Amino acid sequence: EDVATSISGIEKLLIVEQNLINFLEGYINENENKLYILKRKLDEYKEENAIGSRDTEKYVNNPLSSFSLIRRVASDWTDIMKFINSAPGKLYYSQITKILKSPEFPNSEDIFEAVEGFLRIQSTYKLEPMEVMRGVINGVQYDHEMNSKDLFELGTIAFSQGRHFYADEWLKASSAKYDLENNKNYYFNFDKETILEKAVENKIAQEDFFGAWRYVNQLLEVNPKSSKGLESLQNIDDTISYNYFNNITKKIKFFEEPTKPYDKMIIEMGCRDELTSDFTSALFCYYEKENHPFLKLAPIKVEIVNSENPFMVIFHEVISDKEIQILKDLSKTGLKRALVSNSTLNSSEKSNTRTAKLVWYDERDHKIFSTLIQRSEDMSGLSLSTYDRFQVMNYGIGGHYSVHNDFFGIPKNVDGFQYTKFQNGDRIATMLFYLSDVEQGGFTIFPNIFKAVKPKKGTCVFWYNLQPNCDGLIRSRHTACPVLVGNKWVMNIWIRSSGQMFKKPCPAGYQ
Ligand SMILES: O=C(O)CCC(=O)C(=O)O
Ligand SMILES: [Fe+2]
Repeated sequence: EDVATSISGIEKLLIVEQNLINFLEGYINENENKLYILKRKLDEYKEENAIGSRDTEKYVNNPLSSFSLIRRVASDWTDIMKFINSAPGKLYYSQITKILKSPEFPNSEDIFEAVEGFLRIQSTYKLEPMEVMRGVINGVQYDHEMNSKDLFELGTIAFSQGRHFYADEWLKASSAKYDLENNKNYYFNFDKETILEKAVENKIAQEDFFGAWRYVNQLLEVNPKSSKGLESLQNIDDTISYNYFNNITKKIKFFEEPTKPYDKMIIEMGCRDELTSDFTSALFCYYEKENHPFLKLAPIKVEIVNSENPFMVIFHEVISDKEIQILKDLSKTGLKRALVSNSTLNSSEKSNTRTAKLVWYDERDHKIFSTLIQRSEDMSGLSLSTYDRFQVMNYGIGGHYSVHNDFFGIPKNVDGFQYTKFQNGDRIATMLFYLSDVEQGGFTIFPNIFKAVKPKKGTCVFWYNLQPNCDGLIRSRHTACPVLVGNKWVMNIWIRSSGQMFKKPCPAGYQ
């Protein structure tokens, strides 16, 4: 069930693992008991046999001991064999099997998604695998380190995706970590040779034969008979000399991180907090008291982020910790993998451009939502008579949402009126509530206006998605940066244009 795409899902895995541990322990206890009984029988037989062997004549002449000998050999051993063949811990075995087959058990797709998330944070935040290996994330030391198998898995999946540059970094880190572990961990079918073989394969795929050569030498140092090593050595020798003789050695590529398009660079700079000092120093704040009489008593702290095109503000302390807790508790059971609409197929589908889990609510689900509607109207000055339902969302490892616009871009018919299927109009404005702080990462970036917003529990970002004539405002495009460390929760309210008839009517140009 897509465990990796939300922290809430990953939390549940700890419980799953606890059950597995308990069952394995039960299995081991029963099997230990079997060996314990066999050991006792063994000692008993050894002792009796030793007595008999010491004075054979005396032993066999005595009817008591000779009878015992006959009985022991004739009947006990059938029982012993039966006992050896028994399979203790069967119940535990079947319980473990049941968990492995249950839907909440992660599968290879989940590992894949977790790796994807990891590679995303590596690329966005320029993580150094050699540092991550020691538990350092973006310069901050954490008390958990990755083991060589974790690092190997990252390298292997990056390799299978053709992302050789990243694969090499993880495999290098895996190899270094393996040496540091000094056989502390027990791995099934995994050792230094496994890592180096993959590293060779990756370098060859990258056509970096000199790099491959270096790994092959390490591989042959670990195991001089490695068939993979010897075979690759031959291939590399042939290729390098072929290239040499054909004078194309200089064409061998230099292996750098792939370059990124400008838009992506801006976004990633924003994610790393490299935009804020340059672009948001001009912001200023005021107290909103105009929109509703209530606000005259409890003014809202407003920070202007962008004065127009799109108009964008941050409302501070507009949802309390208590309210946030209600929303999170409500959501724990309902979270489902977020989908992205595919306009060509006219459907929604799972996509790695949006890795999170979400759930929708309206006023009927809990009384808190009526309160929030009233408050949102007071804050925005817009009517929530038309809005999409409340969308509560939780991100997972590397969870992100690629750059997008929130509006639909409703096509107009010949009269200039909107299609009836968009009765409520388009998404004129977004209210994005942060329901958590995020320890590292998870900013919301607006690349066209060079703005980066850092999540802060209790605040709400408000912006327009439409131009005054209700056409989409492309400049409002934005992205949710991958979460680096932490548990990011947000809530979206999309206000629709139809309800603004008396508040903010679309001007004449629209009709
Ligand atoms: O989580 C964020 O920072 C932005 C989310 C977003 O843009 C969306 O859900 O449409
Ligand atoms: Fe959005």
